[in-house]
Amino acid sequence: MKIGIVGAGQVGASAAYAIALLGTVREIILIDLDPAMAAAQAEDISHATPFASATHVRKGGYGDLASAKVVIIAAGVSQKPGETRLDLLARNAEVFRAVTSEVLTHAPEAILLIASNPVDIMTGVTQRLTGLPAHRVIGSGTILDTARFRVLLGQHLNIDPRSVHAYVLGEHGDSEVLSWSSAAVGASLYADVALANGKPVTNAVREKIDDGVRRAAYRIIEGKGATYYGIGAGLARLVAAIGGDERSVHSVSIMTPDVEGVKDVPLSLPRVLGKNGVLGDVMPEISADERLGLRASAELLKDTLEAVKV
Ligand SMILES: NC(=O)C1=CN([C@@H]2O[C@H](COP(=O)(O)OP(=O)(O)OC[C@H]3O[C@@H](n4cnc5c(N)ncnc54)[C@H](O)[C@@H]3O)[C@@H](O)[C@H]2O)C=CC1
Ligand SMILES: CC(=O)C(=O)O
Repeated sequence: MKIGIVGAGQVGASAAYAIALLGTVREIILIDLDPAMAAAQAEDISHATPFASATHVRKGGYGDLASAKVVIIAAGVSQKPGETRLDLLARNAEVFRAVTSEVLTHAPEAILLIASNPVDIMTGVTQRLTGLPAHRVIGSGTILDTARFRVLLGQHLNIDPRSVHAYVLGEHGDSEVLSWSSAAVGASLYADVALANGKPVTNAVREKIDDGVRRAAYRIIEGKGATYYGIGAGLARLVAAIGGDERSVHSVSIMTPDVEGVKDVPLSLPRVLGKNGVLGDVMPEISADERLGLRASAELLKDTLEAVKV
């Protein structure tokens, strides 16, 4: 399988590195406005492959995307002084208009994986710009927040985070909803296992973990300027799920017809991923408070998307 990555900065390159190490694809094409950057990233990552896989990584142009099954878009535009978030969104939308048109000209069947922030809005904008069916325009959404939640829940009980089944729903951002009520370890409710192990989920535990998830990006960006390893690995996981037609469940963002009464909104719910993209949702039973939080998150995203002119 061939895939493309548009935007070979820290996120795009980390995704390429993780995908190359997993060895789930045959070829990765890196595209960037700065071709020297794309070439350097491809050369560097290709030197890791003899230790792990036969994946071929190279710099390319849009013409090289022919027959690509998945294209990740991680191209980023920075805010200029005095610019509002919505101004930035409008500029990003214009970048995405050009990028998606090029991608679909050369790889009309590709599934688009959006990573650029604000990822839910960029997912909605991409779907609007391309007119593709929602199941083929997939934002990384809360995969990273869900991973952060599982790491901290696992640490609290000293359990492998891969055996913790818990999801962050809604926005990839401040209004996200950590679903404590549906969190599980193996097939048991997390709260029950925690109580039985003498580590109950007290308000203090809940607040600490909530902060650890919700504020992670702010802390990491303050410490090192950007986050990229977590999302890089997450994008590699999504590519493997699509490429392998896995039908595995991931909290990704797509335009969703109805979420708690809010219509046509891009946000994350646990969804089944396979070779055609999103195949369906597996919405957990969540508490009344979590439902209210999800509705508020959906309303915020809906209002923001409606304000973007494309
Ligand atoms: N979804 C998630 O969970 C996460 C998303 N992000 C987002 O990913 C995006 C990228 O972040 P970084 O890689 O750290 O930024 P970066 O600045 O390192 O890389 C962005 C790259 O995009 C390229 N670019 C800009 N306009 C382009 C265009 N029209 N065509 C092709 N390439 C273009 C730039 O030349 C640059 O190399 C940001 O929006 C960031 O907020 C970052 C971390 C997590
Ligand atoms: C930057 C970002 O979106 C994150 O690390 O969650």
